[in-house]
Parts: sequence; structure tokens; C-alpha cells
Amino acid sequence: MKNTDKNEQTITGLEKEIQTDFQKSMSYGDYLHLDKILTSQHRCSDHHDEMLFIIIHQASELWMKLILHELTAATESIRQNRLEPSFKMLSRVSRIQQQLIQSWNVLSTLTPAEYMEFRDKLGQSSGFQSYQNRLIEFALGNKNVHTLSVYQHQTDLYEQMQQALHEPSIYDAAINALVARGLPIDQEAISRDWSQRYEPNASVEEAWLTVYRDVEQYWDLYELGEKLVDIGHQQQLWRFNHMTTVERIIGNKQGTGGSSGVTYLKRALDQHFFPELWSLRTKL
Ligand SMILES: N[C@@H](CC(=O)c1ccccc1NC=O)C(=O)O
Repeated sequence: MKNTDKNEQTITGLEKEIQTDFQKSMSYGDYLHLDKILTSQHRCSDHHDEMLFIIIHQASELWMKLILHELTAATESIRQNRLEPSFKMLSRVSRIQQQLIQSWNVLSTLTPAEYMEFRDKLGQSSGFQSYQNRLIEFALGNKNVHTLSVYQHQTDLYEQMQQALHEPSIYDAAINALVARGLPIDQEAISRDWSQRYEPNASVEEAWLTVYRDVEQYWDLYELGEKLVDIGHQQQLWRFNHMTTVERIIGNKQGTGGSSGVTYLKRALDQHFFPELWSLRTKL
């Protein structure tokens, strides 16, 4: 009977036991700090569509924050040779990447004519300066010291970026997991200067080939390899969708902040992640 009462209440108004006094207890908005998040959309123009532009990028930065949180923990887990717990985190990263890729479709509803009405208000700011995107690229092994120069004016951030540049990537951790399983890997692929981009190595390819040729024996490493391929693949799709969305909106105009725009984004597509996991496919 009590249940029926409750249902009636739901239809006609608030449920009886719902908390309405938040003087002393934490509410939904308090917990999520919505006061900060929802008052951080400051348009530089009075153009209607600038709100879309701001929110797309802010939402993407939030998702990137979660990707970094997951990638950091997954890398540590792989480093400790605890592969199973990393799989769940890596699957989550792939799903978030899908969300990020999809967000380019929302941005594509912005037409060139609309964008040109407020583009000059963006000044020298550019997606090129997204430090979280840079940290994701670093975490996946695409290191580049030159990309740090745009953060020189922010001392703390610059230091954080320097530190990230010098840390092993998730792929370095994965190579260590191959070593831990007794697969022979050249010393130069194991103890290297982490601040440098990962360069393909024949012994690493051979080790992955051993794993992929005997999946029964190396199931967990095989699963790790495929999870990384998922992430590398999605990262390429994200870059591709970014590039075509930008091309659709600004064509071949030079980018704000001095980047070449679409040309730069096209070039980024040549930087592959986890190279041996791709090259082994030709040899298998
Ligand atoms: N480079 C772009 C602007 C841009 O990238 C941007 C500027 C401010 C906030 C986010 C941006 N883009 C992100 O992908 C342009 O030239 O129009």
C-alpha cells in the first residue's frame, strides 16, 4: 500500500521523503561545484553560436581530464605487472574517446559564416595550446619537447609538462610487461630517454609477434596489445575528425595562434601510436 502512495506522490508532485533543506547538507550542485562550472562560459562576443564553441571545448577538456586520470592509473598498473585491472581502465578510455570524436559532429553544426562572425574575438588562442591534449599524446608516447614552449608563461604548468615529458608512456610500460614475461627485448628499447618520441624497434615487434602467434600462452599480453590498438585507433579517428571539422569550418585559412591550421592537423595524422602493434599485422 505504501508503495502505491509513493507512486501517486511521484505523479502529482515531489515524493514525500525528498530532502528539500540544504542549509546543512551537501546538494547535487554543491558536490559537483556547479557554481564554478556553470558560471565559466564567458563569451567574448554576443554571438549566439559562441556558446556552442565554448561548451564543446570545455566538455572535451573535462573528458580529457578523465582520460588522463585513467591512463595514469592504467600505466602504473601495467608497470606493476597487474594487467587485468588496467584493462577496465583502458576500455573506459576508448569509450571516452568515442564521446570526444562524437563531439566534433556537434561542432560541425557551426557554419563557416557563423564562425567568422566571432573568430577574431578568439585572439591568439588555439586548440594547439590544449595542454591536456598534449599530456594525452605524451602518455601515449608521442613526446615532443618543442610543444612545451607555449606554456612558458605558466611556471607550474610548464613544470608539470616537463615532468610528463620525462615519464615513461603507457607503451613503455607495456614493453616492460613483455620483458617481465621473458620475451627478449633490446636494451635500447627498455632504458631509453623517455622524453624522446618512441621509435620502432625490431625486437619489440618480434616480441609482439610471439604474443600474437601464441595467444593461448600470452592471452593477457594479447589483450593488452588489442586494448592499446583500440586507443591508438580512436586517437587517430579523433585527430581525423578534428582535421575535417576544422577544414569544414575554416577551410585552409591559417590557424589562430600562428599554427598552419588544417595542414598542421593533417601532419599530426602521420604520428602513429604503438608502431609495432600496427606493423605486426603485416607480418602475422
Ligand atoms: N585555431 C582555430 C581556433 C581554435 O582552434 C580554438 C580557439 C579557441 C578555443 C578552441 C579552439 N579550438 C579547438 O580545437 C582557428 O584558427 O579558428
